[in-house]
Amino acid sequence: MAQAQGTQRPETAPDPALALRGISVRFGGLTALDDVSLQVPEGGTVGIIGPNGAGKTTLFNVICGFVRPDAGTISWEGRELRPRPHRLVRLGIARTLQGIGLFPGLTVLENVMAGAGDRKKIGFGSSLIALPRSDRAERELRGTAMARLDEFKIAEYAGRKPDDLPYPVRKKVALARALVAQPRLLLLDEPAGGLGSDDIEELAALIRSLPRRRGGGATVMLVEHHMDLVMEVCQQVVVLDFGRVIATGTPEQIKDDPAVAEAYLGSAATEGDQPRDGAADGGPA
Ligand SMILES: Nc1ncnc2c1ncn2[C@@H]1O[C@H](COP(=O)(O)OP(=O)(O)OP(=O)(O)O)[C@@H](O)[C@H]1O
Repeated sequence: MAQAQGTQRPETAPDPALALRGISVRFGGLTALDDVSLQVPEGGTVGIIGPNGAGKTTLFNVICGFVRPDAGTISWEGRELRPRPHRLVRLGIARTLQGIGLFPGLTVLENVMAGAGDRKKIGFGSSLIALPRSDRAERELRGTAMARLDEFKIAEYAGRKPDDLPYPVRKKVALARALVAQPRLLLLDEPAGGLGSDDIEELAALIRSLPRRRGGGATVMLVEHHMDLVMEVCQQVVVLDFGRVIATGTPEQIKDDPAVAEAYLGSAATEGDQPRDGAADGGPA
């Protein structure tokens, strides 16, 4: 195979941005992930679906370093990834949480600024010593955070505390926070949970735009029970059941896979959101 010089890539399939190989996680006697391997191409949007308890959130926790796998390796942008939660921003990785997870004591703007982690000092501590450089960094970050709020049409809430706000607005704040540091990998954990159809449409448009964002696109992993959203925005879908990958394919392939139908989708799945055990979708925590 001819390999181009310099920074050019070969013309064969590009290396995946993220690759998980043989990931297993056990919590005591329970196997939450069992030899899970998957790949996420750069600029792609990959859905992770499966019934309640299938291991989806655990998978995100492994990628973010909140859970150490008992076996397996992760590579990110061609290097082995040994994730630590406090280093995620520097690694270009961000995540939204199922239960929103905003800081109740901070304003909306401060919550979004906090998404920059330690990449830029956000001033709560640094302002005490009032170094000009930290002032500048904070002003810059404040501007970036306001731009995200503007983009999501929630700038009017910048000075409010999140607990006072409608649920869809809080969801947008959480997304703005995840995007403030311009991540190259964005993990979305049930972003549509608790949203109505108009908000989900808006969310779908946003997710579709993520790989092409100005200033740097993001590769996306989406955990979601709303099948319509997954089928609309993902190029690849990975199906977990009892911690194992039972299918991987395009949305069309997944829809027609009998193993998936048996494990999770069932006849009701195309209508939206019916996990195997009948539990309601993950709405507001
Ligand atoms: N910290 C933990 N300690 C013990 N068991 C855990 C822990 N975290 C998850 N589990 C268990 O691991 C399994 C996978 O859970 P996980 O939350 O990853 O599933 P999920 O697919 O995200 O489910 P849901 O769709 O309900 O969010 C479940 O049986 C869960 O009870």
